[in-house]
Amino acid sequence: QRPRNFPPGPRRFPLFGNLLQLSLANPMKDFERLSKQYGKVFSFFIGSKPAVVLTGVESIKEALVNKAGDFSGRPHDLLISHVTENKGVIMANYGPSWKDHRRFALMTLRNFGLGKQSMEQRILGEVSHITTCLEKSIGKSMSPQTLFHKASSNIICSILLGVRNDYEDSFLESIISIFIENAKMANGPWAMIYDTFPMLRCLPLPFRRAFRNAVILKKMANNMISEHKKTRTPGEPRDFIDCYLDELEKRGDDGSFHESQLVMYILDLQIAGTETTSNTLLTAFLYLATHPDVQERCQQEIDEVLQDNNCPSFEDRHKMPYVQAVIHESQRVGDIVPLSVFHSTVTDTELMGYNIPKGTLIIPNLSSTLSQENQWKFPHEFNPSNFLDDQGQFVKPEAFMPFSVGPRMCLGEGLARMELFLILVCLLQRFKFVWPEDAGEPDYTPVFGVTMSPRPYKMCVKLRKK
Ligand code: HEM
Repeated sequence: QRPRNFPPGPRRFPLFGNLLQLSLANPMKDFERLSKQYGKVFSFFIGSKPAVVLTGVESIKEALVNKAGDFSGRPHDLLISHVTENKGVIMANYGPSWKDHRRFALMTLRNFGLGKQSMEQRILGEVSHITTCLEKSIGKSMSPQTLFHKASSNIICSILLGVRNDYEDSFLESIISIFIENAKMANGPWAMIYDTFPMLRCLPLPFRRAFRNAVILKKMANNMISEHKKTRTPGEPRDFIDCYLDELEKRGDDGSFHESQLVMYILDLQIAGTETTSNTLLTAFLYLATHPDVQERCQQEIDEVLQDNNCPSFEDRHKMPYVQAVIHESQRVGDIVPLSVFHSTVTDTELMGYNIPKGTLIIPNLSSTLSQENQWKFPHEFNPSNFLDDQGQFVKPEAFMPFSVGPRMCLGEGLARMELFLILVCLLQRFKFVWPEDAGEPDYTPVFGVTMSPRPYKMCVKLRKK
């Protein structure tokens, strides 16, 4: 039985809930079908657990912004909550410890915006490595996938841990493959099975890999923390870990800051900051290589603003409305985090006339807003005009919410924006990217996961300028 006045949805079957009515590999089409049948706010069951899916701008804003206090919790009984132990920040309960940690991260990331080791400098430093790597591929076709993953990982690592790894480093490769595996597993078929059948959880099924991966990552983070403790000078932080250790000393043992929190915090930021940005870049370059007119217009704007081949700064974005539109359009069609991170209700509440009890799993379908028909000029095609007004100025429609909305919205939006802009501008300034003649028709359908990724592809690299 659904609770009284609960959002409608398909009939629930014993034991399985609605599991057999959904595609476990990619439920997005099913969610679209169910929202057409039952409305913008509908429910389904994962085993005996009710879940509510929010579709479209109106219901997502109503829950995550207007009723943020009720809808900003995180679920406790899912694979991802168990793997992260609800520590760190992404899966942390909506309470004082989460608030303290979130504020600390935002402040620390903002402080890195200043000084000579600023975020901008760190990103531009990494761009020079990407450029060197691409120069080796001039005249050839190459797969940008691992390159962008490694670059994004290095940027976040340099902020968190003060280190970067060579692109040839096998350690970097293995860490990234763990991130990818856990991100794909977190809302894939095995996670659904784990979440639906608690009695299967102790069996040696593939979802155990997510826990084994977490152990490897935690060991790595612990080693980094020990290393920092040996080499740090209190009060003179070099990176995020040093900042946290300073804060820990200042607060003592009685606060919410703790070394075990730091371990998961490092992993949270690394995982959240790697695949998201790199998959957005992959989407952008897939469309740029297959839309030469769009690429040329970006290059024209970049050349006009950065005369004499100067290095861009993040401030230059205000003078590049078309490039901004292309980046945002890539985020829109890339739909990188389609179902956000799941929320849960922290109290009995009400949404659009329905009752929703405390502890209900809430799935904000961000994907639905990014192609919502009454919100976009061209909802179903790649077209930068979606972000340009009649005067060619950059505008951001309300339905653009790839970072989600409300108090739990992405904490790394500022960093991601800076990375996307600086990397894209520097690469388009120097190189031309061409879809290889023998590559056939491009396949734009992404691979589903917590983060969506474009299918692996190759592009030809040509030099524009010395
Ligand atoms: C294009 C890149 C990115 C996209 C599309 C993206 C998207 C998202 C989304 C949809 C959420 C869930 C928000 C919610 O629960 O309502 C989220 C949360 C989060 N993101 Fe990002 N993200 C990106 C880059 C980053 C980066 C670079 C970092 C690292 C600094 C980061 C750190 C986080 C954290 C820590 C959270 C959890 C926030 C909380 O629970 O309070 N993200 N992100």
